[in-house]
Amino acid sequence: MGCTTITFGVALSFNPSSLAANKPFPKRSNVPINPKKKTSQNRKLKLKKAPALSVHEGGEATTYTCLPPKDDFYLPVQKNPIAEVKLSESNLLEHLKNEKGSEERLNFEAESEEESDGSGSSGFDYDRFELYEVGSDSDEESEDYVDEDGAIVGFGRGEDYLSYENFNGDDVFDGCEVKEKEKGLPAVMRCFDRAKIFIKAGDGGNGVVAFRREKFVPLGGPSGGDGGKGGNVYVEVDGSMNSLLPFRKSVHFRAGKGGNGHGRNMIGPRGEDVVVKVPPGTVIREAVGNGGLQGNVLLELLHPGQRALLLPGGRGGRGNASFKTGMNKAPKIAENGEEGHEMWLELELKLVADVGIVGAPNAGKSTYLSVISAAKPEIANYPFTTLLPNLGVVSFDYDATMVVADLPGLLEGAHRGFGLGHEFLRHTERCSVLVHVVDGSSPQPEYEFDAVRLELEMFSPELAEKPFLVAFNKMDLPEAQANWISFRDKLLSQGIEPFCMSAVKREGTHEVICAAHRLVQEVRDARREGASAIFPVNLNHVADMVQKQRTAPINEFEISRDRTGEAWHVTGAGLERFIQMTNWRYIDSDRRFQHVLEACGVNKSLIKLGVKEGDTVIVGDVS
Ligand SMILES: Nc1nc2c(ncn2[C@@H]2O[C@H](COP(=O)(O)OP(=O)(O)OP(=O)(O)O)[C@@H](O)[C@H]2O)c(=O)[nH]1
Ligand SMILES: [Mg+2]
Repeated sequence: MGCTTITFGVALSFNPSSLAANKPFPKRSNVPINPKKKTSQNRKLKLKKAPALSVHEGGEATTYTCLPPKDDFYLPVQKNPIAEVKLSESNLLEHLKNEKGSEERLNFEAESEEESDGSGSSGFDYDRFELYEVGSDSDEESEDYVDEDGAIVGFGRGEDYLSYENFNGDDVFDGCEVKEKEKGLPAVMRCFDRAKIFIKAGDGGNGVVAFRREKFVPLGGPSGGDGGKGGNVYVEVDGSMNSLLPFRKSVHFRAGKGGNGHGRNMIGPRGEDVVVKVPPGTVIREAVGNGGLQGNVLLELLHPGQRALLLPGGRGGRGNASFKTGMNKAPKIAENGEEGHEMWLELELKLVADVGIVGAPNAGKSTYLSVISAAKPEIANYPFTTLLPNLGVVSFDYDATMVVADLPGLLEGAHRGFGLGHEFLRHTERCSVLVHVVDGSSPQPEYEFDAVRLELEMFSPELAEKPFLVAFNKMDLPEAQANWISFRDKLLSQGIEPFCMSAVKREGTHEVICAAHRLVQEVRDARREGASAIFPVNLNHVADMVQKQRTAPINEFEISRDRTGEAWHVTGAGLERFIQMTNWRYIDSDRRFQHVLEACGVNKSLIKLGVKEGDTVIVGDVS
């Protein structure tokens, strides 16, 4: 008895705790949806003398004078610092059986942000200050107060609505990519190991314009605070998950927007982070459309608890206090918050198992798994009982365990789409060892063995080169006993020493799994030597890449002319970001924009290219 060891070529991870099969479906929990509060803000200009806006009668005469932009000023009070979207595990087989009522059985929890009504905490000391409120909770109508010269000196009580887009439970659709070949398969099979999701980092909050007005402090200067940073998007490995099925119902993950800045140099609150939970063994790629192409691998997450920052939130816009210079001591300018980056991702789950059980349909693979582990896979006397891989943990001693995956049956021609195809075989890519179960009672076990080996080779030569054992099953049946000698001789002639066993009678099964364990140990030892190469040190490289794109210099741009020859287009990441963050409501913004065009050489380049007076120049979305 023995086995053939060919090469060890695959890196894998061992994670028994995360892979307990057959857990019951937890009940679906309701997804809290953030109510969007929108209060109409009726900003009529009234040509009347500005009233003294003292909140407390007899308070010290302190006045804030400012011209707030319409969308500024709200005060979200954050209760939870991080909104976690927990996608808990699902029992796939049970789900498959109950496909119709599956919605009820999928568990999906989203502790998304509880939107605050921002009650009361405007941050002003009413004993000392008077003027308009920042983010008041009041529902009073908003008013601008205008002085005798027609200049707006104050902004009445008003509540700006919180336009806060966080994870939205309504954004639900079947996010699985449907390949043509897979269309005949039940949705649960298509979706358990592949998903496509959308992630968006939170936008930064806007900066504001405000001026300090306080008794005995003449010309208090600008005091508009910066906007808060947008929330980040993280991805984290959840050891209790074993499929990507929860992403079938929840596709969009959006981090919270940073709060707007406030007067008295107060910075807006930070946007809420979002954590996308994935099972161990998830590969994350950039989505590249529907051409069947695969995007670049961004991350490979193998171990429970691993966490990577995918998208950093947008920067908060600067308030007018940040624009104060020696030349301009009372700047009337503030920036918009930076928009958060967004992208579509493809997730693929590759099971993290040490041993993969392969073989033809009905060979007894599931029976064998049920004998060597506590797993209870479905067993029946017809082909394709197993539609999705089953996992089981085999324990030898207190410290020696390994994870075994029972895979769906493989038919000759699987690579052409017969049977279930062989899509699921990619789950064996991380297995160190394969156990090939052969139905000894079939008319020609040798032929069945060769056909399955050929399919493995057709799927991936690497897979065919993995160390494997052959287990000739059903030895309790006379047909198998009759076939055994010729089968063994044939394999011995190929240098393979097969095992024989009866899974039903539990005879010979222990020898097979012990031999598999020895092979797994050899692979683990070999891998330990090169362990440092397996785990990448920096998991945040996607965020670093996004950050690098954001900091593209403003003087790197291209100028092109459209076909009619009338319009000039200026494109450049740095310049476009600058325009997006420019708040055109303020007069000083125009001046700054012109100054930047001059300073970064856009004007010079346009003149060089022959721009004439009256020509249209389009920079970003500004014309
Ligand atoms: N007599 C006998 N029957 C067995 C043995 N092992 C499995 N069987 C039977 O073979 C049939 C198929 O067993 P499964 O374990 O479902 O086979 P499978 O390879 O998982 O099949 P698929 O999932 O359909 O690919 C069942 O009726 C089992 O009871 C064995 O050692 N002896
Ligand atoms: Mg089976």
